[in-house]
Amino acid sequence: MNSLIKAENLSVRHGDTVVLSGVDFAIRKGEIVTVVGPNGSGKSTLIRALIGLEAAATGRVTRSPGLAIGYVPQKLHIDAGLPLTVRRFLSLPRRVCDAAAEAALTRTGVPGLGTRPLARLSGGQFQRVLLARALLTRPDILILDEPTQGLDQPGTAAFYHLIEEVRAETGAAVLMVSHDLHVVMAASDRVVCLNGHICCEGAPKVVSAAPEYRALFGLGTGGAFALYRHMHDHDHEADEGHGHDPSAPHAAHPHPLHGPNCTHDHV
Ligand SMILES: Nc1ncnc2c1ncn2[C@@H]1O[C@H](COP(=O)(O)OP(=O)(O)OP(=O)(O)O)[C@@H](O)[C@H]1O
Repeated sequence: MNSLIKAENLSVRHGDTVVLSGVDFAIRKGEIVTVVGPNGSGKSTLIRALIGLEAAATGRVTRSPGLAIGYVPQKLHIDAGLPLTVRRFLSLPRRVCDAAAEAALTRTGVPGLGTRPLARLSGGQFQRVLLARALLTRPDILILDEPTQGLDQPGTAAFYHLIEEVRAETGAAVLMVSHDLHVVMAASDRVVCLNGHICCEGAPKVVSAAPEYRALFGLGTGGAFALYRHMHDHDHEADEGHGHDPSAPHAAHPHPLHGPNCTHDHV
């Protein structure tokens, strides 16, 4: 199977309500795919169904055998009284060594946060810690449901750059849900526009021009999109390992989190 995850004619119900119907979707190694759509259009439901957290009412979802998924959910409520440090959280559910934990925090822009209580982080710090934890699973695919919530604008842009770097370095696929339309268009290989079913899908340029997309989102982000698209149109061959060809070999790039020597393990 070439796809890491594939949905065929997928429908999902919540009670009597059909939330998703007739969805055909596939993601392959190294692709960055973003799902966009209005509130309540079924984006999180699709993500959860692809992971296996929601049952299909009809159709089916297939995941490649042994697939490692790094999942950052849309919501994760942490009890304010929970005595859990960032460092311990990074070792859930699978224990990681101190060096790998710190490397992951550094990679996601929050070095040195290990001793902080998880419940006391800012929204942006928390999102970065969630990403660090997802990266520590050495995922074949990162699945991020609105990962930039709580991040300011520079933080959001930096986050998407980081995602692209991770993809280039590890070859992991990335499936995201996002409302940051203009940045999404720059950062994705493919965009899926959802509204209970797939309205349109394809390369960002194609989707942004599609009447179905424009009917949902209008042209309000057109100017910003044009700017980001321009910035993204340059040749990445010159960019030291940030090429966008998902089929390109990644072996020359060590996994960013495999480097540290795990000799001091305190958890
Ligand atoms: N556990 C649930 N039980 C019943 N209905 C649900 C449940 N989860 C979601 N829904 C409903 O399913 C629909 C799709 O929800 P979903 O969270 O997938 O939308 P979304 O596109 O991710 O929205 P948002 O952009 O607001 O996060 C909504 O109408 C929502 O109210």
